[in-house]
Amino acid sequence: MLQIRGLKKKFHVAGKDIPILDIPEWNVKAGEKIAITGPSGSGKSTLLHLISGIMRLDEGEISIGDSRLSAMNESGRDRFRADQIGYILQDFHLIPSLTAKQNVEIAMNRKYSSAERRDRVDDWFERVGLQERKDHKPGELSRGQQQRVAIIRALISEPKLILADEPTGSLDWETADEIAELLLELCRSDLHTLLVVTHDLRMAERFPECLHIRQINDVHRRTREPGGLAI
Ligand SMILES: Nc1ncnc2c1ncn2[C@@H]1O[C@H](COP(=O)(O)OP(=O)(O)OP(=O)(O)O)[C@@H](O)[C@H]1O
Repeated sequence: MLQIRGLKKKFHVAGKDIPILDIPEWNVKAGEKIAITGPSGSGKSTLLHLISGIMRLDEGEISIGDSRLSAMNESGRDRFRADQIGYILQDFHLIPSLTAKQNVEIAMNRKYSSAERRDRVDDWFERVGLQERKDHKPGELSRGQQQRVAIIRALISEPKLILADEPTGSLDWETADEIAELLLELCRSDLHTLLVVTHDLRMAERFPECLHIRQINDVHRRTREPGGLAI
């Protein structure tokens, strides 16, 4: 589902090139759930930005399904992301003037008829336990509820690839546990491939696989063994 070959990314800061990522090869099969961990500044968010096409790589190739993201221009990558990728961020990025339902509706794929849209929205708010909160604005919701809305927004059009950047980073640990469980439950089908950047080792431990970025040329995939991921 996701193939990365010879990926290199550097940033140009104060007249100097600073290499951030160097990943010779990384393959993710359809349906895999992988936590991406590593120290602050190791390039975890940059990797998600590259996979989502928000950022362009310097060298190498990224393919998602049959599409070569690295060969697309910016507007092609934007369209691809809107159609094929669900993106969940730490700070929800909900529009404050819209209700929870409207925040979801504006992000929905246009392939759905208006009746399908209504049914899907109702169904998803019920699945995440927010049926009574659909008409509330983000400011009237708790942070955990706002993240549930952001999760619906990312998943409602059924993207095959779901990326989440610190989805529990701004939540208390109890709410973080609930959100981690919800996300894995909603994505449990083999149709969903889920990559989650997290500092939260409790969250990482829930995943069968982990990509640990220790530093630019020290990137390893780990499989969970009895006793944890041994990060
Ligand atoms: N647009 C940019 N311009 C210059 N440097 C950048 C830019 N974006 C990120 N960086 C630098 O690239 C490095 C990797 O950043 P990134 O946000 O990917 O790390 P991270 O592993 O996600 O960190 P954290 O866990 O703290 O969120 C950092 O040193 C950061 O300062």
